[in-house]
Amino acid sequence: MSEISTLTAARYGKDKVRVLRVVRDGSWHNIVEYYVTTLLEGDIDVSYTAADNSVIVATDSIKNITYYLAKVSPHVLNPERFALHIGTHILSKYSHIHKAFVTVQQVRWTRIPVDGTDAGHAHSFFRDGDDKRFVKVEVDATKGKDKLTATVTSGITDLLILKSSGSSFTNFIRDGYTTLQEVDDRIFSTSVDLSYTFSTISIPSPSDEAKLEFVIPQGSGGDVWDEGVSSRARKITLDVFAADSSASVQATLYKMAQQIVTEHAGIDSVSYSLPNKHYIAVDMKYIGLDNTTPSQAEVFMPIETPSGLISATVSRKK
Ligand SMILES: O=c1[nH]c(=O)c2[nH]c(=O)[nH]c2[nH]1
Repeated sequence: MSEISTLTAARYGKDKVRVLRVVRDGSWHNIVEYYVTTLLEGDIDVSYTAADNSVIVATDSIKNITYYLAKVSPHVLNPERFALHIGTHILSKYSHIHKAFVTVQQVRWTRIPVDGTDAGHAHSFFRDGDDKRFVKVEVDATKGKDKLTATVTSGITDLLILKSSGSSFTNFIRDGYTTLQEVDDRIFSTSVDLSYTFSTISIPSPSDEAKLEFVIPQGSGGDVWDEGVSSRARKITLDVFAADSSASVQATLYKMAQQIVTEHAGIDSVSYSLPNKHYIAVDMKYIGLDNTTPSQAEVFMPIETPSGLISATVSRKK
């Protein structure tokens, strides 16, 4: 059998390690809750082809490394830096592992507002949205353990939005397949998937035993991985969506992406994937009511499937 087939790709690791970390500053607490996925590539072929487990860092150990770094990493509150720390830690510890792919998905915990203060409660939080922040890093040691490079893609998923006016859709191709009416006012709803990619960075290998000394060079793009970028990208998405007189999902998407690239010098490209979640005005002629003339349409049927699916990437010109 080995003459006709060969192993051409192999990657393994632990998926969806859930962790909540509390960082205490006296009575003032910060929390993060993550789902962490860590997948590895390297000289691991024999584990598949020769049943040789001696090259396997057990996925259970990968889970334990995740919890260890959640406890000791100074980077734990920032998902980009935490993901990079996991990747660099594993690559510097295991000489036969050459690439680490780490995904950190962060669910929302926001401080409960307290009357009379701006900062909110010291240790009480609420879930103020189902959208998640995510980070995907690929740490690459194929050029040597002292020459690590990393690509970082961050973004938002599952941000559900709807506007009940300020959206039209006209002037599209009309032919024998067309049943859709042109409309100058309609509901526009979508669940935003947004990702943005930073310029590739190089990372000096950590030198201390616990691998905590982990420096991202200034000006490498790392300086833009603060809360600011993520919350600004979310705010731009919401603001453009609300304010735009939308000619189509495509046209609104483009404006959102352009604004993120324009505002953030460290971001190379921005991608959106936007399902067009359709709401159909219920025909109420059966009871003598007009609910289909656009200005009279008030009762709508949400349609789960099918939906349009509009995606695009907007990149900085080189
Ligand atoms: O904004 C839209 N873009 C489309 O491509 C499309 N197609 C469609 O049927 N409705 C819409 N709406």
